Amino acid sequence: MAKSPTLPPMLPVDEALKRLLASAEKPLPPETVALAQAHERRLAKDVAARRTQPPDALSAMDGYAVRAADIASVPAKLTMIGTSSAGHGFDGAIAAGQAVRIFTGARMPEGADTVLIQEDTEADGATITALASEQRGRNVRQAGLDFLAGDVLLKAGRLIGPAELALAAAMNHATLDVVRRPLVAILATGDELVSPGQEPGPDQIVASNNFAVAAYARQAGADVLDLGIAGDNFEALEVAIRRARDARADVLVTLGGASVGDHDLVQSALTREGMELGFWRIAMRPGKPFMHGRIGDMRIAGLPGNPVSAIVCCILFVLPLIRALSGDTNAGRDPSVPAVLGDDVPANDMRQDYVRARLTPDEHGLPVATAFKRQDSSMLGVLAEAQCLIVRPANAPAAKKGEPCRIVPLNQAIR
Ligand SMILES: Nc1nc2c(c(=O)[nH]1)N[C@H]1C(S)=C(S)[C@@H](COP(=O)(O)OP(=O)(O)OC[C@H]3O[C@@H](n4cnc5c(N)ncnc54)[C@H](O)[C@@H]3O)O[C@H]1N2
Ligand code: MOO
Repeated sequence: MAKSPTLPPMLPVDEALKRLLASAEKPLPPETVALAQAHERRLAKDVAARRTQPPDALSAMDGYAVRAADIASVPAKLTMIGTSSAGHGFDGAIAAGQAVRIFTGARMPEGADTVLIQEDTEADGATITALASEQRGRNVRQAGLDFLAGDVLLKAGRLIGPAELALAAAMNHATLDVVRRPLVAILATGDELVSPGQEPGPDQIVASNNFAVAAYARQAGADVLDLGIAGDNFEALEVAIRRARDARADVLVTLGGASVGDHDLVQSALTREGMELGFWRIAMRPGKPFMHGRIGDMRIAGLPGNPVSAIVCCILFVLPLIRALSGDTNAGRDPSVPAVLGDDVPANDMRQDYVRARLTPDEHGLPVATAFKRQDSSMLGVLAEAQCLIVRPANAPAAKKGEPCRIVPLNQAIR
């Protein structure tokens, strides 16, 4: 006879996310890496400039360093007394009626306050004729224009992209303290599963959603430990759970066996291995059987087996968890953005729906989300076609084509 366990009430999605992120209240510890290796990592500490940039007033153009007062009425003849180029400044000072040949990035000589671009001059040996007046300070980058020594330009938690790398280099940092990457162990479960490329026997299918979860986790900045496939028996599950624990995984993601069937042993196996259950069952569709707990420092995300359910739960729960552990101070942000409905939608029940949909621009370029007719949570073909999930809040009333809605974009930058 089927078991009939007392089921816990379904948690609202927001509440579940809040409780999940409470298990990652502090980012993982820092590590020091060479600057180039910090790409796509998050800063563990604020980064202050070790120098002022530019260190001196520099020319922004090729031309002549002059005193603006000397070229107030033109044409004006000036005597060139030297040259200043980037890396080789002119160490003298200019007096009234004098100029210094100067190039972009070169230090301004003492006494000069303005750069006249060479297009506005005529040169004849050591004499130059200024053909245009210039506002005082024109074409000069003052010392500290970009930043001053001690300025904190990159804060803890900041994701290091190309611009941040360049800025850290300019601030003269050869290494950065970044948050350690979370190690995410991924375990597919089910007697019916074989790996891609194998010949499925009778009653078997090919394991798929573990590949999506691994790819998402890597995109979010985690290292992945692939634990393969465990059959629906305690021994296989416990061996895999211990492997994750021995590898000091920060997160163990299990796939399948999360529901109420006789072969859904994942939660029991985790409990036997010491898991403290956080919560189980969410008021969402797909993804109802999502479960969270922890074994010591290892957070557990138990995803449903249905491929679309697993991927939706990965996007909504596993990625924020990875971001929080990686030091993202905004890990729990709402991933949804506004759009309009491309079709009428019916009233919703108590489960928040994530409806696979196509996106097309309306006549103003705004996104219109049109749900696919087939929404079964086993259908990866539809998911791969979908560009977004329409979020239908619990108990939402029916809505008409053209009404506003919220969507979670798919296949976009996720960090
Ligand atoms: N009586 C009830 N039955 C079910 C309920 C319920 O509340 N009462 N919930 C349903 C919901 S909702 C979901 S979602 C599924 C998920 O259940 P499980 O997490 O236990 O998933 P499995 O039964 O292990 O697998 C479901 C489905 O997905 C396939 N699968 C599993 N792992 C993979 C994988 N790695 N790659 C590809 N496909 C996978 C598996 O073969 C099954 O077809 O339960 C409902 N049932
Ligand atoms: O929640 Mo299940 O994830 O509806 O298919």
